[in-house]
Amino acid sequence: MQNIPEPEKKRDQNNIINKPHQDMKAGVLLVNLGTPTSYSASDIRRYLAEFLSDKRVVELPSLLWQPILRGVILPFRSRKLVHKYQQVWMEGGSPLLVHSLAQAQKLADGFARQNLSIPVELAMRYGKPSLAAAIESLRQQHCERILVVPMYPQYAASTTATILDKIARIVADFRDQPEFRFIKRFYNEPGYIMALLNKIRTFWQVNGKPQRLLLSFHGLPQRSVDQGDPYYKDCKGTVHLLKQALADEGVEMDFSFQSRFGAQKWLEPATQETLESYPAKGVKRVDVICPGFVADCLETLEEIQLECASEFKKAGGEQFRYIPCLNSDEEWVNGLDGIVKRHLQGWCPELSNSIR
Ligand SMILES: C=CC1=C(C)c2cc3[nH]c(cc4nc(cc5[nH]c(cc1n2)c(C)c5CCC(=O)O)C(CCC(=O)O)=C4C)c(C)c3C=C
Ligand SMILES: [Fe+2]
Ligand SMILES: [Fe+2]
Repeated sequence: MQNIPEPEKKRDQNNIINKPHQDMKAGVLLVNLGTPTSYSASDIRRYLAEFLSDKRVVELPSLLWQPILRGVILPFRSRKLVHKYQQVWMEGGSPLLVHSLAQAQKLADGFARQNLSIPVELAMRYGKPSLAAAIESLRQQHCERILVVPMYPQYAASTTATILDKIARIVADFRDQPEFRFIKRFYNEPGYIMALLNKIRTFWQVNGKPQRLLLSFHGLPQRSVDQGDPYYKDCKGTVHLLKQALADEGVEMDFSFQSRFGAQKWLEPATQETLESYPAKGVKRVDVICPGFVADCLETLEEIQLECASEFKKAGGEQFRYIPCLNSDEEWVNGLDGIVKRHLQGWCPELSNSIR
């Protein structure tokens, strides 16, 4: 056997240990809910059929739910949603898709500026761009490691967990599977909270303060929480941090849950009822922000900015202002960059010097 000097032997051993680690390239997969490809009734129907057939979303036995879904919900709701989507549709498509694509692009641009060779892909849990296509694209870019980032700050089984379920089904067919990491939640991450604070404070600096700030989150059936879903606790965590940080602004804050769906009891208080109760209590100027959505979508632009604004005014409200989602704001993309890079630790050797 050749006589190798001790320091060189050590270096060789390190190389052997580090090599597989360095060879395995990492990629980032941002995932949001999904949205119709156009506001035609047939595209909305296709999207809703996939979304509302997910057993994580509607937890009823298929034999009971599918006839109701196919016979009643899809025909009526698809038609009802045409005008709603049409009102908020953007040049590049559905707002959820447009803003999510911009987030992915800006995150990737930031990595490129930092000389980090980390591909970023966007996928939707339902519809397009599909999870299967995005994972395939990362594999084509030689990523053997994939960090999955559900774009939901607060964990819920019906949003976050269903992404993991679907990915597991996709890679069940692969012989050579990538290595995965998943971000469970980021409801209390400084990068997220600071971006929200910046958004609210800047809005008030430009437009003045309201009498009340309402934080409206997407709702969930009460039963899901009773059965152990941590969503409500996560939402309260975000509320607590925002209230604490904004305490010296002198604006009272409430939180509520929007988008009730179906007959069962959902989390309370409901956003619409909360808003309608304000004028009688003397609260006539209100700002609403939706911290559970990082990208504007039908639920924020139509349900809150249009519908709730109109209901509030009908109930005697005078001024209703909607503060937009974080979308691709620079501060948020920087926050996301920090969250993502922290979760990539140990996967990309070039990252050790660039954590924000
Ligand atoms: C049982 C039904 C639903 C549950 C549970 C649910 C949870 C949930 N959803 C989001 C985020 C979004 N939901 C969006 C639209 C939407 N959600 C439901 C139903 C449930 N959501 C429906 C039927 C729809 C379609 C619109 C409607 O009919 O009102 C969207 C917007 C999509 C878009 O195209 O813009 C988002 C985003 C979260 C975060 C969540 C649980 C925490
Ligand atoms: Fe929803
Ligand atoms: Fe809704």
